Amino acid sequence: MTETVKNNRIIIFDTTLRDGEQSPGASMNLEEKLRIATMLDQMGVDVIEAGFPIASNGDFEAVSEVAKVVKQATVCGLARAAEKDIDRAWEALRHAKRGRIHTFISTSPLHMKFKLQMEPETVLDMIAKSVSHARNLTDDVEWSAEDATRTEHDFLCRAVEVAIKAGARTINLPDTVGYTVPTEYQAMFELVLKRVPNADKAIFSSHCHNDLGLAVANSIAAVQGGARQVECTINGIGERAGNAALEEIVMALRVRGDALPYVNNIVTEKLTPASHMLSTITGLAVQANKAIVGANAFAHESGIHQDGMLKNAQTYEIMTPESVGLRKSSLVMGKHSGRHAFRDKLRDLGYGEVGDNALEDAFRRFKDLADRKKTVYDEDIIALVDDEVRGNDRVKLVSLDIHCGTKGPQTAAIELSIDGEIKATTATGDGPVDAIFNAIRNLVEHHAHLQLYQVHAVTGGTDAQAEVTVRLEEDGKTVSGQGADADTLVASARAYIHALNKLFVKRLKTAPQSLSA
Ligand SMILES: CC(=O)SCCNC(=O)CCNC(=O)[C@H](O)C(C)(C)COP(=O)(O)OP(=O)(O)OC[C@H]1O[C@@H](n2cnc3c(N)ncnc32)[C@H](O)[C@@H]1OP(=O)(O)O
Ligand SMILES: CC(C)C(=O)C(=O)O
Repeated sequence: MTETVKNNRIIIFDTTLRDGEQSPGASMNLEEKLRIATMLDQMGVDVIEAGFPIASNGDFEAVSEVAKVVKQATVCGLARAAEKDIDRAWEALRHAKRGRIHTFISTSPLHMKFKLQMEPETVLDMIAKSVSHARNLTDDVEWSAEDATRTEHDFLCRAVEVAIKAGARTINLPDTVGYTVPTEYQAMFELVLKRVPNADKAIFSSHCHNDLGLAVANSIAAVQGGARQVECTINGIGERAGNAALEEIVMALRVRGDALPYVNNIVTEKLTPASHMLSTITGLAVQANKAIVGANAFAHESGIHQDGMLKNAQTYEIMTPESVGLRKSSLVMGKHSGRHAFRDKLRDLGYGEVGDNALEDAFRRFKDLADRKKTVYDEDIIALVDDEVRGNDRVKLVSLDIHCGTKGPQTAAIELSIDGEIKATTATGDGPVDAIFNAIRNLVEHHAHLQLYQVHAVTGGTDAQAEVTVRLEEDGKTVSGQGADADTLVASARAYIHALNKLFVKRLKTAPQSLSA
């Protein structure tokens, strides 16, 4: 570490409202920007880059209004190396408690030649003029060498020297196109900090894009190379593949404080609410497996992991969900789950201690369901367990095979266990449900009338479980049964059988009898 780095405090510079807003589709209106700015301020961000005031009247107004509402953070406005940009930025920042002008110009040969169409000496001259002009307005001036990572080192050092001499207090060396790699970026900071006279008069800053998925790793490497400001955005939104994600940098520094001994001011418990607020406002969804704030970041599906989590959460979590503002981890019930998690889920759902046999049967059916259904919701498990733990049913469904469709006849081949004996039959009907009920009637003697047949989807989606209700009436006795399954026809059979079992309980109270037809 060079001598120019005096402490280990990292300034968190958030550019969600400026570079983040440059994401296609991320435009925010004034009221939305104010909500984000207030949230960033409360979260402990040190600098909020609120916009590019010369870009439009709307951007100017947004920076100006953000400057009025922000209480703690420095509010920053971006400007090209042009007096009119800088004046406009400063005008927008007039009401800020602390305002910063951020001016930039490209320093790479490619950008200077083709984009700016300027000689390097002209660029150096523009750096001196723009930074001096900004310094005449405020002490807090940041200068950025756009495309620093593709800039020749000698020229970069000369440009940084000119910017510091002109009064820049913060020197930002962006990886504008997400091109660098961690070791190279770290070395670049070390070199510039070592070679540039008066480098210790400025705070060095990183600004990384994610074109190669390295933005966070590069930002951390910059810190290791001596940067003490990190520019980033919530959810990593930003131009093209985005910027370095604030929540990832902050949590890496917090969780790995042993390897990365740096501190910052962020209230990490606000990270998840901030992420949700931003994605709701912009409509840019956060990918489920995104670190820290993705829907799956604290979700565990596989049985071995769930078992470990139930025994000690540290087995599979390196930070607590509470530390990032999430209420708790979730054990997602799916085809990879095991019995420990299933039993725990049943307790959570209020079933208390389910007997081993009932648990085993319900678990087997849950696994079958999970094989067929993308997501198994709590409601699915409730429907399934209610179906299973009903007690000592005399009639049980063993198998069901249906033939249906346009060609007919609709036929049901069914196998039932009746008082422990397996019986099978085939029946036709007006539609598959009628065929099933006729088949059941063939095997189980009863003369109940069907009063109600009702189906509803337990959850959304075409793979949702169906919950069927059947009401039967026999000799003035009315019973209703429920059945649940991802297959509506199986659910229908279960519901009918459930109602019959209830009917037999009622019948038995008057005259015990055999059930088989
Ligand atoms: C890496 C970054 O993220 S930089 C920030 C990028 N963000 C944005 O561009 C969003 C806001 N931008 C805008 O609204 C517009 O581009 C404006 C208002 C800034 C400029 O609009 P226009 O005047 O129509 O120019 P346009 O955008 O077409 O071209 C940019 C001009 O600025 C010049 N320029 C680019 N960067 C700089 C700079 N840092 N300093 C000085 N001039 C610059 C270009 O060379 C070009 O000049 P030219 O017109 O002489 O060829
Ligand atoms: C203006 C600078 C900081 C920038 O956004 C970049 O280089 O990506």
